[in-house]
Amino acid sequence: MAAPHTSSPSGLPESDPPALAAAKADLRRRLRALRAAAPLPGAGATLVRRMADHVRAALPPGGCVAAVWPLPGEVDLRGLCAVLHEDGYGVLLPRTPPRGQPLSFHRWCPEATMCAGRFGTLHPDGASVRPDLVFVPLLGFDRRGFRLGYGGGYYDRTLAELPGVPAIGFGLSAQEVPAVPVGPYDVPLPFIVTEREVIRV
Ligand SMILES: Nc1nc2c(c(=O)[nH]1)N(C=O)[C@@H](CNc1ccc(C(=O)N[C@@H](CCC(=O)O)C(=O)O)cc1)CN2
Ligand SMILES: Nc1ncnc2c1ncn2[C@@H]1O[C@H](COP(=O)(O)OP(=O)(O)OP(=O)(O)O)[C@@H](O)[C@H]1O
Repeated sequence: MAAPHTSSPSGLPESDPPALAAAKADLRRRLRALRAAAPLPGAGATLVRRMADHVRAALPPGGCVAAVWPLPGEVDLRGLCAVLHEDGYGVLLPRTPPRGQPLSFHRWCPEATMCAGRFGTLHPDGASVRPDLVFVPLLGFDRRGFRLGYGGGYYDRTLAELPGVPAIGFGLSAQEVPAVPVGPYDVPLPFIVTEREVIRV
């Protein structure tokens, strides 16, 4: 892990200050426990339908949409990947690099061979493709558009390299909190889709 006070070329510290990192870790633990305790029947399928509607309204077929292959406990987006592929969209999934680097996105199709990656992730083989729209997984979120993930800082780094590409958070409404603790690299998302609503920030 980088020393807390090491500086990056931008002048910002390379990692969150210890108190902020601890607050995020504590909230992550609570949100994981909450997610495991209260699965909402049908909520995942409703969320996936809303996400597909969002893509159809935002992007013509042929555009490339970055989704994620599910990790245990998460909403399963495999149905979304299949439906978008059938509609003629390019479906991309992230490959997880070593910590500190941005994600790369690779084209998926139903016949794709999935390769095992870091932290139990699976990704398709092949060249990296720039997405036209990125769905961002949320462990927690608030109404200001701030999010909490698994703590790799992967999406913050990835979105920083994709200026102008629409980023849409997705999660279940039960994952909403009053205020996610934020640091200098946390950029709010303009849209968050849940099974209940689309939050426009
Ligand atoms: N489905 C899915 N794919 C994704 C993400 C995600 O949130 N969901 N990612 C979003 O960035 C990236 C993978 N990021 C990850 C970063 C850290 C851990 C991780 O640390 N997992 C272990 C250890 C946690 C710990 O530190 O205690 C774990 O979950 O037990 C997992 C994934 C790319 N792919
Ligand atoms: N663009 C960036 N450049 C340098 N460091 C960053 C950047 N984005 C995030 N970080 C650092 O990475 C660490 C993890 O970030 P954070 O806790 O926000 O992860 P997360 O958003 O929960 O994870 P993920 O994006 O992988 O789902 C923090 O110390 C944060 O300061």
